[in-house]
Amino acid sequence: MTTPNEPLLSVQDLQKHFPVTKGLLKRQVGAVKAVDGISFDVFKGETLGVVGESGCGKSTMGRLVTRLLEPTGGKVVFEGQDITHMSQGRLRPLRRDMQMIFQDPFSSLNPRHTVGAIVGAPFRIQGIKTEHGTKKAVQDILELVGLNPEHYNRYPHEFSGGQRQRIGIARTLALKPKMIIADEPVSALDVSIQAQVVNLLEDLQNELDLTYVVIAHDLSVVRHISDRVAVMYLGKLVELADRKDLYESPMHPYTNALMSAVPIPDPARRNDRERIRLQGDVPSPLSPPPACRFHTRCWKAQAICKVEEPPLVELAPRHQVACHFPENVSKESTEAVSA
Ligand SMILES: Nc1ncnc2c1ncn2[C@@H]1O[C@H](COP(=O)(O)OP(=O)(O)OP(=O)(O)O)[C@@H](O)[C@H]1O
Repeated sequence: MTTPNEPLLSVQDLQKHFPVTKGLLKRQVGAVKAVDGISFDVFKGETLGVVGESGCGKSTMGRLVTRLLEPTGGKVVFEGQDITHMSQGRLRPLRRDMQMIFQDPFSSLNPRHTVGAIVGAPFRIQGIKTEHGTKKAVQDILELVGLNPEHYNRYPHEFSGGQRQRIGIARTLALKPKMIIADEPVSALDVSIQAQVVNLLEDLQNELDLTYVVIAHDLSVVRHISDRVAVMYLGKLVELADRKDLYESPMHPYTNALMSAVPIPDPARRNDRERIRLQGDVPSPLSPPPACRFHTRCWKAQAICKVEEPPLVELAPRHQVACHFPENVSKESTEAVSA
């Protein structure tokens, strides 16, 4: 059990290096450093958004935290228990508490199973008996996520994309989890439906006291739903702050570039922000740049950025940044940081 100030989830120096092999003997010739030493905490009842360009390691991080992937290094602590190397048997009861929602609701639902069977599966797998029977329990959950309980016997193809994502969400709720890791939960949906599913996630959070980690490349979705936001670049965490601070006063040049591409809704303020266009592609995680991984694309990079990796440090209250020359901080504190 956690006390109020203890994190529900604590990720410490987490790493995942996928081996790259060659030839018949599968000799290892390298490794994709998908996640390369990231640390963060998630507190009860909050939503942590995780953003970054495609390939920066967001999904791998989600899969490591839920132990769908084995980490190469580091630690995952959930409710005070180190689950990094816990056996599958011991993990089983904990799996109820930490569930994952995936991007594509269709491919993650078995087309040959009815909605009742899909949403009720966790009860059977975990061997749980419900008070009024599984059918009633499943119908209650369907109602909770805004689906018609009468549709218990229907198949996934009979539902729209938004409804299918609701089925995916219903399935994760069956075991009353404490934490949900949602990997791009709305990116496969029509824009008109996205807001409904985001609102549903928010309603469920309030009703069921859930804690979320929401992984998304859409910065508007993350801005809407998150309390705090973590920014990843090439397997590293470069900035972590309260939502408002991150969107209004980003300190890492990479975050600043990401934010400059987010449309400002107020037409009067539309010209307030200059769009920063990053040069070049994201380097390969097979051979990431040394020291600061962003230096090859950073307009502020100086000699130190090529030889020394900047640590993630707290430069303002609840605002951590990994950069030798952070933006929006006074000159004095920059000098202090880079000294
Ligand atoms: N099983 C795997 N084997 C080898 N490399 C992998 C594997 N899974 C992911 N990767 C690589 O790890 C890196 C990070 O991938 P990941 O899917 O975590 O990124 P992402 O930020 O979630 O991207 P996207 O938004 O496109 O899903 C990528 O270079 C990817 O190709």
